[in-house]
Amino acid sequence: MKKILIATKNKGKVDDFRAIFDQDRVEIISLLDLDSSIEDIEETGETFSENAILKAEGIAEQMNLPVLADDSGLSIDYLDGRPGVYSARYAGSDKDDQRNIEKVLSELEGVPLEKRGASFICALAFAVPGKETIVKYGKCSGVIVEEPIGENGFGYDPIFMPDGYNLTMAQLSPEEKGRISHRGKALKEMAAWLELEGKEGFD
Ligand SMILES: O=c1[nH]c(=O)c2ncn([C@@H]3O[C@H](COP(=O)(O)OP(=O)(O)OP(=O)(O)O)[C@@H](O)[C@H]3O)c2[nH]1
Ligand SMILES: [Mg+2]
Repeated sequence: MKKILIATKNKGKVDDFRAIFDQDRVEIISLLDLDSSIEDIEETGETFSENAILKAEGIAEQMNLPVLADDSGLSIDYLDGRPGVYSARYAGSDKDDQRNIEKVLSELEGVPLEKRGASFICALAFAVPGKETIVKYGKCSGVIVEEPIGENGFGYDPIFMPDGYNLTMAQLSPEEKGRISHRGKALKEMAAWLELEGKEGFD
């Protein structure tokens, strides 16, 4: 079985990736499965792609293995694109999903639905030691609802309703989220590129 290392410590992302890949063919491992001697990579970039490259190359170099890294976030129209690259730590350095949601909802209080447009964005970087890193993107557009609904997913999923749905992302099954999400789309692009280039792919 193929193994893919994802340079993340976010369990929600790992579960998303597991739902997207065929689990009989690909084993997903993440930094949560490795020992803690791996140095944390600081996300000092100003864009999703800069941070995704930093994480993928930083871990690929330390491990001497091909690595995928995802840098992602929520861009809200009414907030001029915030929280953006700061999505994980929007309400403080402890990366508390609940507090992040509360902060967004309070900033959007009284804002009507037609002005609550938002998109999840994902930059996915694939780094192979000694080779040029590849980056692919995915976007999923929708609206921010007024109250959190649903138990699945992570982050802002309970307040994000994707276009064409009457359910929040947290009410979708992991497989359905994988089909429409920013992460699922970026991964599909990456898989197609690797196939096209005849590279050793991951599915
Ligand atoms: O509701 C959500 N559904 C998603 O599908 C999703 N994807 C990203 N996000 C938000 O954006 C941050 C990423 O920041 P991020 O890329 O730096 O990752 P992270 O710091 O959580 O983990 P790591 O991968 O860096 O270890 C996350 O924490 C979330 O707040 C999402 N929220
Ligand atoms: Mg991060």
